Formats: sequence, structure tokens, C-alpha cells
Amino acid sequence: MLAGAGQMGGALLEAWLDVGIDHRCLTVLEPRPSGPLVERLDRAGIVLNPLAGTRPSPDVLVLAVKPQMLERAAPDLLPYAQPGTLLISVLAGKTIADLRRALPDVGSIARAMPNTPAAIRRGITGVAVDAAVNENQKAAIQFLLAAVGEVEWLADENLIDAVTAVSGSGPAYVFYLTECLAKAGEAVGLEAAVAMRLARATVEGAGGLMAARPGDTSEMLRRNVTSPGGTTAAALDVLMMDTGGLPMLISAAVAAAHRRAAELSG
Ligand SMILES: NC(=O)C1=CN([C@@H]2O[C@H](COP(=O)(O)OP(=O)(O)OC[C@H]3O[C@@H](n4cnc5c(N)ncnc54)[C@H](O)[C@@H]3O)[C@@H](O)[C@H]2O)C=CC1
Ligand SMILES: O=C(O)[C@@H]1CCC=N1
Repeated sequence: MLAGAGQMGGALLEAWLDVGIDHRCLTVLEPRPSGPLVERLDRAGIVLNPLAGTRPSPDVLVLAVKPQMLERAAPDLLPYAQPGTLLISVLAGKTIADLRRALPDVGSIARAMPNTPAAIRRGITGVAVDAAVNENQKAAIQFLLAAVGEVEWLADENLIDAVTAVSGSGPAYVFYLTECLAKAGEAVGLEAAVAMRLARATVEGAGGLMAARPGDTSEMLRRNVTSPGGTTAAALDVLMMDTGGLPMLISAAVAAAHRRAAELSG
């Protein structure tokens, strides 16, 4: 069962359908389903918003509502979060203790932090579990998360906030980099549409090259672009500045996301 089929829940659902998870095993709770979602679920034969009491509590409940919605959503979820149920939460910041407080009857809890490339099965998910999660449930978690990409098991639940700050939010950093690169292209004379095509293809191509060359470090790939005394070196001199350069900016951004995750707990 999936509760919350927005950006992240929808991406997970799409990937699960892609890997052929049986539609009879899936039920979706979503108070504001979009037209395309209703159509998608209908086509796949997946039950949306069953009447209260008509569905048993599921083996697995994947929770993908906004962290701020947890308290409000909990009463509707209580019948589905029972002792036989494994809760997999993707909520940023909400700890296992927070989830246990909201859904006290649930059997066991996993905190997972995926990212939106899950929609094309190119995501990466960090996951940590409480002591009540058994081996069968660990296998189920691995199966559901591997359907959307790579899986990193974490020994310490606290590290989920760090995963959130790096890979959970990370796609947005890369998309913003694309926007900045396009804007900078305009500043050196390109038409907006051309600059965006160049920036977008560059980010896609660089990502594709990394994916195609898993044995090459990102540093090696960077060095391959950088001729001594050339144009890339001139740009990297700016990006690598100790003060105001990219390391400082990215560290500050990741630290801000990490702090925000902690603020969302409770
Ligand atoms: N968007 C992202 O890149 C990522 C998001 N997350 C986490 O995923 C969760 C959802 O985020 P988004 O998908 O971006 O938000 P969203 O707003 O797109 O989706 C949340 C969905 O939950 C639904 N919802 C609200 N109350 C509900 C209830 N009582 N029962 C069932 N569904 C209910 C809303 O109608 C909405 O469709 C958040 O907790 C976020 O921290 C985690 C990793 C990445
Ligand atoms: O922005 C957020 O809070 C969520 C968590 C990771 C990505 N999006």
C-alpha cells in the first residue's frame, strides 16, 4: 500500500509498475489524485482510496506524504499500520521515534530516502531500519527500493538526514546548476533557448558519461576535459576558489538541508 502519490510516491509507483509488481498487491491512498494518476491506476487495475474497512492492513505501507502532514494523515492510516505491517517512510526529517508516536501499533519501521530519478529507475535510496525489522522484511525493502535504483543500507538512522541533504535533495542542485549554466551562456551572448539546450545536453551528457564509465572517477572525467592553460582550467580556477568557490557553496547548501531535516523532526 502506498499513502501519498505525489512527486515521490508517484515516482516509486511508476517504477514498481515498470518492474512488474502485481497490481493486485498495490493499493493507493491519495486524497487529491491528479487526472493522470487516476487514469494510470485505472489502466493498471490498482485500487485507489478503498472504503474504510474494506482492505486488510497491508504487509508493507509506504508513506510518502509531506513531513508536515504526518500528524494530520495518521488517523486515516491507523487501520493500515498494524502489528503485521512494515512501515517504509520516505518523509524527510521524521525519525523512527516520530513515526512510532504517530502510528503506535505498526509492527516495524524503515526510514528510506529516495530521490526523483526513481521515476526512471535511476534513483539512489539510503535506508535504515529499527530493530523490529526481520530478515524477510529486509528482503522486501531491498526489493522495493532496488526497483527504483541503487540502495545504500545505513547502520545509523541519523545518517538518513545526511543522505537527504546529498542525494535526496541533490537532483535539485543539478537542475539548478543547469539553469545557472544556461543563464551564464546568455550572458556571453547566446540566445536563451540555445543556451538552455547546450546546458541541458551538457548535464545529461556528463551524467551519461559517468554512468557509462563506472571505473573512471569523477575527478578523472573532469581532468579529461581540462587542458593545461585552457578554457576549462580558467573556469575551474573560479569554481575551486577557497573563498566563495563551489566547495564552500555546496558545503553550505548541504549543511542547510541537513539542518532543515533536523528541524522537520518531532
Ligand atoms: N520530492 C522529492 O524529491 C523527495 C521527497 N521525499 C519525501 O517524500 C514525501 C512526499 O514529497 P513529495 O512527493 O515531493 O510531495 P507531494 O506534495 O508531491 O506529495 C505528497 C502527496 O501526499 C498526499 N497526501 C496528503 N495527505 C494524505 C493522506 N492523509 N493520505 C495519503 N496521501 C496524502 C498529497 O495529496 C500529495 O499528493 C515528503 O515527505 C518528502 O520529504 C523524499 C525524497 C525525495
Ligand atoms: O525538499 C524536501 O524536503 C524533500 C526531501 C528530499 C527532497 N525533497
